[in-house]
Amino acid sequence: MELINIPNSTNNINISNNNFNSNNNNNTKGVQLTFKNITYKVENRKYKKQLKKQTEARKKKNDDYESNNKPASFTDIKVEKELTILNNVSGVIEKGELCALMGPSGSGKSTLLDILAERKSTGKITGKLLINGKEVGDAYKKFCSYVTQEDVLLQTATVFETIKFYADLKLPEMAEEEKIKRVEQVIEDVGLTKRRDSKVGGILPGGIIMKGLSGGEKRRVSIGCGLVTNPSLIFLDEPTSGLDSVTALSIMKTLLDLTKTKGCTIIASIHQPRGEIFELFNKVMVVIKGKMIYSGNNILQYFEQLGYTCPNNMNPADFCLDAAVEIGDGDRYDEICTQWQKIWENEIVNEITQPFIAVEKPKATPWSYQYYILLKRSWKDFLRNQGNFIARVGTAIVTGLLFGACFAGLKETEADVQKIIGVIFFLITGLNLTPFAVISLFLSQRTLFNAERASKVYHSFPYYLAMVTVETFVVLLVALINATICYLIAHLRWDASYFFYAMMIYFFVHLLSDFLICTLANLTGTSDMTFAYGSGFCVIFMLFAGFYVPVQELPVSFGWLHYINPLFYSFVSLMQVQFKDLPIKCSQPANSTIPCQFNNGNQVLSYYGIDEWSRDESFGIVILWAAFFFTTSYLALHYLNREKR
Ligand SMILES: Nc1ncnc2c1ncn2[C@@H]1O[C@H](COP(=O)(O)OP(=O)(O)OP(=O)(O)O)[C@@H](O)[C@H]1O
Repeated sequence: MELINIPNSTNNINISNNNFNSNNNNNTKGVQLTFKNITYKVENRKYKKQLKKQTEARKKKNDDYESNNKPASFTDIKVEKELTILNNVSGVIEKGELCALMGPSGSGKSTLLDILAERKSTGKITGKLLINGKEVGDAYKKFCSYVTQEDVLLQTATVFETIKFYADLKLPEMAEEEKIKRVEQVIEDVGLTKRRDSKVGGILPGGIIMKGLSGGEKRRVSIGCGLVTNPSLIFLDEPTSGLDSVTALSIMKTLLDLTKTKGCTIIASIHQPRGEIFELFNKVMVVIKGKMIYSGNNILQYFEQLGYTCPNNMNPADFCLDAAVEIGDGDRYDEICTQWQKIWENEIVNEITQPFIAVEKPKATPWSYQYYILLKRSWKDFLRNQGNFIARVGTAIVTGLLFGACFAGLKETEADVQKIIGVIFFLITGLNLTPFAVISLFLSQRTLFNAERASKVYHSFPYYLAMVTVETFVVLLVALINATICYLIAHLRWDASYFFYAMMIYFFVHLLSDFLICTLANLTGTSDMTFAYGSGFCVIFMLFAGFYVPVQELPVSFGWLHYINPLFYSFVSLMQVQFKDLPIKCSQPANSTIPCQFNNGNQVLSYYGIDEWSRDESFGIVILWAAFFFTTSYLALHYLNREKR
């Protein structure tokens, strides 16, 4: 087939509706993006399975041949260790262009967009990304901003706070006044001036619904977050998905305005836009099965030359998608891909329309500053979403009062020894179980964290520290309220040194349980599994804590479990605090012949087989367990359940 002469993509940008010529844009901010020979390969996880299937099919073919003397119907499938998701994809997008990335589902649009935005952390990527014709290394990030398909935003933050959060973390060196000005400007640019102080809203963790922004407004906030750094290149993954057609058109017009007024270069993957939206684009790129088959401003003409004519009155976007599907499924796919590759190599590849600009490597925001900003946000979020906090504190008060009522006015007598031990054990059990109330909170925070980490807004460690700081404060309050009420009414060992020591232990019991649940939530990523594993752990912890069965009576085969049980060490240290060297009044009448079971607290400790354990060492082990779960929780947050792309 003869080569089709494609109008030079940079010289003839002539859009019917808006008469916009990207090269006439006076703004100096935008850049030209060229991507050359981008190939993306991932490991084929089904390789072994596919290979086995192929071997079996081959064997069957041979067997059939030998037994029937005729070949079985068998097509040899190509099994490869690596899957090629994008294959030698190239293109150029001019300064100030609004470019649509189109293609059938699964063609590789999102993958290409992720690679162009340098967001891919898995697989092997080869090829070049050039800004105004030159590779700029790490400075590339300074040009880019990426807006995800889903709006993952903090529900309790206002529009201003959400965008300011990005400004704080991405522009650490900018003066506060200037930052505020920038944020206000962005809010105006995305058309949210009237909603500046409205909360984002949505379903809060735990199910409470907070009134807030509409779907379109949330999309505008997400775009605003991407605009705050004044990026030259903006990538949007399906910016109109999930929106009604009027809102979608209005969002796209806002984006077009950004190309005109700020000279931004915008690339948006788009599925099936309505006609008016399609006409807003200055350029269309079509990817089919991981290969580029067209890039330019006159796709209908190109398809016509290929033999696909758009019928009158048909939405051109629908037509393009239908044609793309047909090409992908048809026999001419390879020929059309090769043809486009030749056009690219012969006519487009070396066009550099913008002068080279030297850009410094972006400066990293210090972790201490990230922690400060994240703590500020977490604290505000906590204050605005107090449902969970009130429920936890309320439960602590009620259970404290009920424990107190059941065990009120205990005395240091032989008759009350069992009840005192009961109070201690049930307090630690209650504090061990309370963190189950936080599962949905942890999981919801995780979703936001994943999205923000993918945007490289902050490092996971300052984020984790900020989250843990707020959580530790709540844990401290809950533990102290619960245990203090109970101690007040039940009259456990009350001298200041014993009381505060006991409170510290209760605090750490609660803290380590909280970190355990956080670890499980971060490990599993689902509430059901966190609940299932968490309850399993808690039951085992209780059983082997030394209360129901004294440690010396535990079965030999499982008895060792108490050595790795944080609740056992908590129980031991609290029992030591309560009973060590405590005189106990005998409950038998003076003339009774029945001997007193306990004359002092040490005999109680001995009965439970924990008299040899030291209070401080046991408490030290409780602290170590808290530190252990603190670490596992962070490692699971950092390494597991990442965004899947
Ligand atoms: N890491 C990966 N491992 C295996 N397959 C992958 C990986 N990343 C992408 N793919 C596959 O590559 C193809 C392209 O995916 P991509 O999400 O880029 O398509 P898309 O054009 O954006 O699709 P859609 O319009 O449905 O979102 C899909 O078949 C997808 O399953």
